[in-house]
Amino acid sequence: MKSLEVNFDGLVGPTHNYAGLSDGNVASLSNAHDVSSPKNAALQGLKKMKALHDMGMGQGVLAPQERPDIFSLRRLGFSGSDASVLAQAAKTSPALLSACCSASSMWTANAATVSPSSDSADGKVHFTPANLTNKFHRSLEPETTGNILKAVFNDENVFEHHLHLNDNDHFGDEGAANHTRLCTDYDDAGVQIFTFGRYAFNRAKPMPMKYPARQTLEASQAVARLHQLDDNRVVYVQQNPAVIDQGVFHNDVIAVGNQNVLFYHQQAFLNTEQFLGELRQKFSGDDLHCIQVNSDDVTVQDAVNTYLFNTQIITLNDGSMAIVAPMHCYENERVKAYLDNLVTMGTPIKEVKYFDVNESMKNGGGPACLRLRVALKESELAAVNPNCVLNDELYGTLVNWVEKHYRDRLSFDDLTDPSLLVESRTALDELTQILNLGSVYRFQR
Ligand SMILES: NCCC[C@H](NC(=O)CCC(=O)O)C(=O)O
Repeated sequence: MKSLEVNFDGLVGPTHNYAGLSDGNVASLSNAHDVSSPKNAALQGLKKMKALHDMGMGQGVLAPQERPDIFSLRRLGFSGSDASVLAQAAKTSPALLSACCSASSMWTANAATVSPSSDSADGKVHFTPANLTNKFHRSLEPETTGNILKAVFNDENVFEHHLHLNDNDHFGDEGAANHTRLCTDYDDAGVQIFTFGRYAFNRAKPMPMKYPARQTLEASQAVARLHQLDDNRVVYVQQNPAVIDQGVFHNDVIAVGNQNVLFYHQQAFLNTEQFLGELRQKFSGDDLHCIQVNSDDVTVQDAVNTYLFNTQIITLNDGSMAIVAPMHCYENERVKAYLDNLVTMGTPIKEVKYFDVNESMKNGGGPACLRLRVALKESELAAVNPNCVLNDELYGTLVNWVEKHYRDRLSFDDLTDPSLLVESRTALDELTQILNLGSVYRFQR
């Protein structure tokens, strides 16, 4: 095999909880303050990684972040011992404490935008961490994300790491969740599709009315420039503002692509025909499958509730494709019927595999949110930190690590418990040794 796509899944962190932090994300708001299970969440994620590895897919692991984020709480004026910082924050602003405890870095589709070497003028694999400015709890992620990416892709001859874009809503960037790459083989030059929710400097253009558009066109253009992409192989398309207002906070809630397949909902984009025309013109192969799901078959609401499009489309070793879907798709009669039919339609997608990632789904993260795709040539894969590439042994080690350090249940009151901070740091310190990351966390520096 010359090249492959490796999914780097985020390990769910020890403070995984439901805090209702994401306005515009229906699941996050409706499950606010439920009791979570960090242990089950992490094990569900690991099971998905192991299953994909067992199917012969390249599978990597990205470490979670340091939470509670004591550094941010101190930056915002809380002082004294760590225990006192937590207690003051809980008393003054429970919402702020929750935000500083979110395990949201688990959704590594939002960690960064990645461009493979075959698309970039300098022949390197480019990474730009997403600044995630639109949500305070997520804006705490980019610096550590950058540290972790540099520790995983740690060869400067092969990998180019950029600083995240300026921390301002004008350059709001949500990473790979609004970015899809289509290609023939993974190491052929591809077409990169950047999806955005609004224009930063022109408020006369269409934008959602009810919920925020997290990504701007200008942010997407900046990433394309940094990654040295060829304009002839880049397509920018605006998300339909009406679906953002129905809970499609990232484009990967309503569209997903892999190789020569784009799978999307009829209402996903603004000016769909113009977009598809440009895509067909820029995609050089003649075998492009644009699979449109019509509203008559699956409504936007069903798509948002089941995450039909937040699925992973993967290419199996025999060249056929499979869809990795959450159980919610299986349990919804209309969506299940659609998927049953899809695999008979003569497209490259021949199979659906269902996974229980419910702990993540309850915060609005399906199978696709949990992974960052990195298309690599064999020589580039050889330059990746080998301790972060999943094999049977690493899977066993990580399962034991979770069993040893994670709590079965977590509620808001537990976030103020200073021993949760100690447990979390102990776990992460051990993890950096398992994954050979060095000192990526502030508490280690
Ligand atoms: N790609 C999926 C991202 C989901 C994520 N949810 C959250 O952060 C919810 C956290 C909470 O409400 O506790 C988000 O909206 O960015």
